[in-house]
Amino acid sequence: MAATTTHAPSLSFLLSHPHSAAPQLRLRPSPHHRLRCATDAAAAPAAPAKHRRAADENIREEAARHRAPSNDFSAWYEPFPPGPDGDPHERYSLDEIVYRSSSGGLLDVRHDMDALARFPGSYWRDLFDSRVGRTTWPYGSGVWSKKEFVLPGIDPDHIVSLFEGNSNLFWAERLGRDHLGGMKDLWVKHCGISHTGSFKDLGMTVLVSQVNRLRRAPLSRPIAGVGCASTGDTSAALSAYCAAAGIPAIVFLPANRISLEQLIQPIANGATVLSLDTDFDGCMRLIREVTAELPIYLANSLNSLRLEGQKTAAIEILQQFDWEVPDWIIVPGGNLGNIYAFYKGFEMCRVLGLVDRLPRLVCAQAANANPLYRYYKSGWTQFQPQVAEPTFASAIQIGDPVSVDRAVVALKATNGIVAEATEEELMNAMSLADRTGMFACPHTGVALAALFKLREDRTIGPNDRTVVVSTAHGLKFSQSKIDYHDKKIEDMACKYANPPVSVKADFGAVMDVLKKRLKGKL
Ligand SMILES: Cc1ncc(COP(=O)(O)O)c(C=O)c1O
Ligand SMILES: N[C@@H](CCOP(=O)(O)O)C(=O)O
Repeated sequence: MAATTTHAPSLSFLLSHPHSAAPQLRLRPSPHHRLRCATDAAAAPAAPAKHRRAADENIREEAARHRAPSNDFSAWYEPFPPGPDGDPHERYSLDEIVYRSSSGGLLDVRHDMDALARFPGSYWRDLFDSRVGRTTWPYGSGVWSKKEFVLPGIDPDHIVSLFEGNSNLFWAERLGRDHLGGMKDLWVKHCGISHTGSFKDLGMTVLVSQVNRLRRAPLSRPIAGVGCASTGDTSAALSAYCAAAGIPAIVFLPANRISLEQLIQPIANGATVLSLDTDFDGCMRLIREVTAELPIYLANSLNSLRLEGQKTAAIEILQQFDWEVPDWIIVPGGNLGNIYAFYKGFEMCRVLGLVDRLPRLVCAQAANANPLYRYYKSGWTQFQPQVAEPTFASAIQIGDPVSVDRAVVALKATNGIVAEATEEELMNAMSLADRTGMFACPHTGVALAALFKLREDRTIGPNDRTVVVSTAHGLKFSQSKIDYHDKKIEDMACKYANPPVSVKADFGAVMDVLKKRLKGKL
């Protein structure tokens, strides 16, 4: 693939955007420009118009009928991290199939921040707020409600969306109050309460939409299918979105290392499922080789398109807090794309004046798969990939994370922290959260265990507004909970186990058990 080399001094990386220091100096858009954008946005920032669709029209057709002239916003790939200012930039259209820079490094999707900055932060806040909870195609999706910040150039008709995003921000009142030293402002962003049960839906809608665009006229690229290596969640999301679009999906899974619930998802969605006798890192190496050889598009987060969708979870959190910035965001990390996606979402909002600061990020890893934690502890001097050990947080059993460099940028820019959790700590944290009304997955347990530690050493204060990112639905990991509550885990006390009580079906026997259980409360 030939690289397009351009000089793009005004298209600098969003970190160094010229407007970032002085949002008050931004130009207000002309009324004409505003009208064009609001129309393209399908819903005006003020009161969205109420109307009925014609009976023979679906929402996609309705969106096509309302299509506005194309806007000025654009995005492309550039190497990550960007070179020093003034250096010639390598740059690729999003319509090219390219995952690595010419030097073999990562790529990143860059937006024309100058074009976006022609509108004040208040414009974007109002526009995004006006789209929440509606069924307008495609803006009813939590991802596509931020289309201008995600894939501005894609035709809505090419979008493959299952109305993902808009996930619950849960106030963890009892967990914070009773178990975390009276925390008042503890929240859990339930990214796992979603179509396929994990945050991967947010990125996959973007990636599969772009593939759909590439495959259809006029581009008509001969892409035979979309493939990924997975610890279970990426493959589930890929399979669902491909099935919705009628595109073949191919998934490489490490045999016996993912949950049954995760395994059945791509099978049910009709994907080609290869169960391989290796770990995730081995599957990742293979899918990269295969996608270099066959016309199969790579869907892992090495492909930076995914992160454009995932970053909307950060924007959504800001939106849910009425555009007030929380103090802390805690994210479990594996392949490390998501921690960068969160940073990117927050940073884009800061640079464009939607908010005025960044939260501090915490990346939480399982002690059995902790290459980033070790790197952090070395003062960022030495990154050492490892062979990750099995962990109940099986989706983050990753020893050679593809996005380690992205994670370092995110953490350094936010005065971030990396924490780790042992198996016992993560299972206890998950189970205690469950006792307060959640049904967390073990990965969320890793993030919660990090929170416990950071509260204990007072890094996080009782009044700090803190958001723990729940990355998957607990129902996808029921076996780990069964083992915990059965107290079947070797060398683990399973402190919060709550096994069922077997009782004879007899009134007296039942009463005896209840009296014992409710002693002092009856
Ligand atoms: C449930 C779950 N949580 C957390 C992660 C970590 O995300 P990332 O790989 O982007 O660090 C993954 C995947 O790796 C996951 O599937
Ligand atoms: N947890 C992931 C691991 C790989 O994910 P990716 O986001 O880097 O593609 C999974 O579910 O497969």
